[in-house]
Amino acid sequence: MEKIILIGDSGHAKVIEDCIRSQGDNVIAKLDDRYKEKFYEGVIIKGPITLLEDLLTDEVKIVIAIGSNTIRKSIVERLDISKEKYAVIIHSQAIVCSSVKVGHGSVIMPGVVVNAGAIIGSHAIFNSNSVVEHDCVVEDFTHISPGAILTGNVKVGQGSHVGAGSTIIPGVEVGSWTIVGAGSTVISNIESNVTAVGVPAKVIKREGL
Ligand SMILES: CC(=O)SCCNC(=O)CCNC(=O)[C@H](O)C(C)(C)COP(=O)(O)OP(=O)(O)OC[C@H]1O[C@@H](n2cnc3c(N)ncnc32)[C@H](O)[C@@H]1OP(=O)(O)O
Repeated sequence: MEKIILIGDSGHAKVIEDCIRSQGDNVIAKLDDRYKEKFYEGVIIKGPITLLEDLLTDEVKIVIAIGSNTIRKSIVERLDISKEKYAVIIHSQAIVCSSVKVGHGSVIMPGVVVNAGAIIGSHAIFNSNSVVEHDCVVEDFTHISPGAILTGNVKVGQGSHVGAGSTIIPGVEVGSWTIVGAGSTVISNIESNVTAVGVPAKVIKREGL
């Protein structure tokens, strides 16, 4: 049984805690800078992120349980901890093909399917019931929202957010730090640092995440 510290204590952290329990592991602390001092909620330690210095023993691992891709990245940079200290979380009711590589710190939620040959980066979120088909590449700090479908050979670049219920057709590439709006259908490549929405998806903003 692994002991895990979550950085972040929001709704997203609650879902990750449930994924961790489903793996038979335990959350021992939830650290968040909105807390000014250490306290206990049941057996779970809560407090500011600086508590990590005392809590990070050899047998403990961490997950950044924060939905914002940019904030997740900035916390990983701020903590500057070796990548092996980040746990990989896969809900017991997710289906992840045995050939799939999942990067450290990534979280795969209930109902997700990740198919053969997919490559999953670090600190990525695969939200409930999303589908990542064969040979997709999903880079670090991405968020594939609930019900989104990446069909075969899709690439999603670092930091991009694919909105709930959207679909990306085979072979299409989404750049880095781009947002695909909820319910969109992406039928051609989308550049980096933009927001694209609609069916078919069109760029509506150029600053991205
Ligand atoms: C467990 C969880 O909850 S995980 C969270 C998952 N979250 C999501 O899936 C949210 C995805 N976010 C969205 O879809 C958002 O609407 C965004 C990011 C695409 C756009 O948000 P904003 O930048 O605030 O854009 P804004 O709301 O100002 O809309 C700009 C225009 O785009 C349109 N638009 C916004 N989102 C969409 C969309 N998903 N599909 C179609 N059109 C859209 C708006 O109607 C508006 O059009 P108008 O200029 O003609 O009035």
